[in-house]
Amino acid sequence: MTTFSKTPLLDTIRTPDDLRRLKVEQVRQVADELRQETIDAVSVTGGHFGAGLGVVELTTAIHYIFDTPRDRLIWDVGHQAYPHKILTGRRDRIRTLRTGGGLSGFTKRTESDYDPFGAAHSSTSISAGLGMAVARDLSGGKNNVIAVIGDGAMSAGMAYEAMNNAGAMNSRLIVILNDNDMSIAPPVGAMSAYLSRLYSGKTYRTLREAAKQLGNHLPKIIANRANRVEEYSRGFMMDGGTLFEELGFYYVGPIDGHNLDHLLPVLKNVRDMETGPILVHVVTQKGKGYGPAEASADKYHAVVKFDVATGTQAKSKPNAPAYQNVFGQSLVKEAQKDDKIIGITAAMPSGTGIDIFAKAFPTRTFDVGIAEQHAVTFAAGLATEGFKPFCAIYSTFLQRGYDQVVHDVAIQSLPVRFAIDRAGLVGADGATHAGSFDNAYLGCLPNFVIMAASDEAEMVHMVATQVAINDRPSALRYPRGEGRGVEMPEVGIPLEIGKGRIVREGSKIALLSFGTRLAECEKAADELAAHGLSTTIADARFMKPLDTDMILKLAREHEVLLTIEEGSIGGFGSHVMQLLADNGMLDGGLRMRAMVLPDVFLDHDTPAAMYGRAGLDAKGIVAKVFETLGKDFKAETVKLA
Ligand SMILES: Cc1ncc(C[n+]2csc(CCOP(=O)(O)OP(=O)(O)O)c2C)c(N)n1
Ligand SMILES: CC(=O)[C@@H](O)[C@H](O)COP(=O)(O)O
Ligand SMILES: [Mg+2]
Repeated sequence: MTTFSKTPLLDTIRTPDDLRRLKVEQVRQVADELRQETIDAVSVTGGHFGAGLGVVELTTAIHYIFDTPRDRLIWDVGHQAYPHKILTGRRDRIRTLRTGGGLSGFTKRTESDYDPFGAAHSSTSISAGLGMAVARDLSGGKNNVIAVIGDGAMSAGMAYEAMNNAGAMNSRLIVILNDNDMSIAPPVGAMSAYLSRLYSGKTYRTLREAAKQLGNHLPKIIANRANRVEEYSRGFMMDGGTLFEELGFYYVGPIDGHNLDHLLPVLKNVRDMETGPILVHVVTQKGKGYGPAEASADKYHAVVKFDVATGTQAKSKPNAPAYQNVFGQSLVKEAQKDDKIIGITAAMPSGTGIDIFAKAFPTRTFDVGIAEQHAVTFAAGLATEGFKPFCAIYSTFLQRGYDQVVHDVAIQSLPVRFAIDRAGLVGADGATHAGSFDNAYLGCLPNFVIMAASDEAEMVHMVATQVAINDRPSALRYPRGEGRGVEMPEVGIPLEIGKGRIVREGSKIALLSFGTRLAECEKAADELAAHGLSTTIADARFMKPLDTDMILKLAREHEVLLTIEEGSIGGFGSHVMQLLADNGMLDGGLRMRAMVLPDVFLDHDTPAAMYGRAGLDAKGIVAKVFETLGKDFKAETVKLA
């Protein structure tokens, strides 16, 4: 913990108003103290780390120069907003970050007036900012709108959709491109190479040059597009011109995003410009100011609690392999036998386990950047040529490529294999990252085969099953985190499509699980037995096609049938209910209930706490059985932990 010779200033700052009362010479000290506070806080809470360190100066400078929250400040993704939260009245709660009831790990409208837009999925800031700028113009407002977007987030199509619109509308919007030459992993794509050329070719603009750039723009108020075209034709815009200028933005930079002597005057000039959209290109270092994070920006993108002095993270010793690693290892084994297998990720190589596949098969691995829509249709193109693409995208991020799933994959029944990690509740990342909807949004699509692994051994067989499905798309869902510690098979054996399995024979109650809630069903069945209730447990394995014989048999032979899944309404339980209703099984004595996530967005907590709140743990299953039987459920009679 760095100590400061001068009187600490951060303690005197509750909101940016307090910051703006300081002299400009004091801003550097505030930034230094802010960096230390960020390091200390995250060492206690864990969470996203490198990105926030990289924008300490930028955060301080923006809040010093602009009149936030009247001036709207939007952080793209929002994972870098911890320093922003410290400066905007949340320092007292910063050590509750990402814990139940504590601060969100991203910006959140309900958390603060200084968070005008919620984030977490990337590349939304320019669109939201343009919306706010146009609303301001329509209302006769005068405030500024600033969107801070990273170089990684600039690899997503949505950012170009927004810039394309903003450039044509000539609306006053300030985009700050925070270019640290990192995504989670090193950045990929032509845009990343272009940005590197921009700042390596020109080196940093000196302050004088940046001021000259601004000066070139200041006297000109380009009233409309026609004038702008004329100005272009007179070579008015920057020498050579950048992509951003071609899109109608004034481009300023690249400038050193850690040098307050440059940041402050440039932002002040930009603030006072009465022109169309401006892009300020700042170059920063992810992890700036903390050695271990500077040295290994990808490993310190997100951290668990760590020792500040050494940077050593308190990694818990897992008692089972992580699902993402089981996926990567299984895919490697399958690819050793099949040279048509391809691995695709959208900027999440380590999170999806595709990094494991990349080490073994670098020429068959593609990281397309933060571009899920492209990833899906890229995979579809590969599939048309006989390849076997495994498109590994988190459930929540696959939402961004949904039309591509429907239009380019399902309708054409192309054999794209979707490896859907982070299915179900993910915990600290909260509602924006919960994989709640893929059962519903995929289950309604014809042609799909849809599986859920109940444990890591099942997952190995399901990867092998996907390899073998060559005439239609398939999806395999599995949760964030570790497996159950079950015995692992040497090789994956393809499962019979549409066949589930009975895990435990019983009589009165049937628990039909889809996915990893199976473990909770087993605990619940033990508890129910203690209350004299005999329970059958079945693992559906497939949501599409359903194992109709098994399910209809369960319905015929049991008084109560519960389905359990880690997903919203409209998923597995709905499909089972449809089957039972269509077969007249709901017309008589069977008491059927579908246990799903509640119809609310659940705030962050530990996954266990969230599933407990959702009633999808063993206790919740027992309670549901009692309720369905019309028995009084006395929680105190339940011995479950
Ligand atoms: C649509 C979407 N896909 C993937 C992610 C996962 N993700 C979170 S941050 C990040 C990298 C962002 O890079 P950049 O914008 O450069 O920000 P930096 O971390 O470098 O500050 C990614 C891929 C996401 N948040 N949203
Ligand atoms: C900010 C972001 O979207 C990613 O960093 C995400 O938080 C990663 O999630 P996992 O930690 O589950 O890989
Ligand atoms: Mg970056």
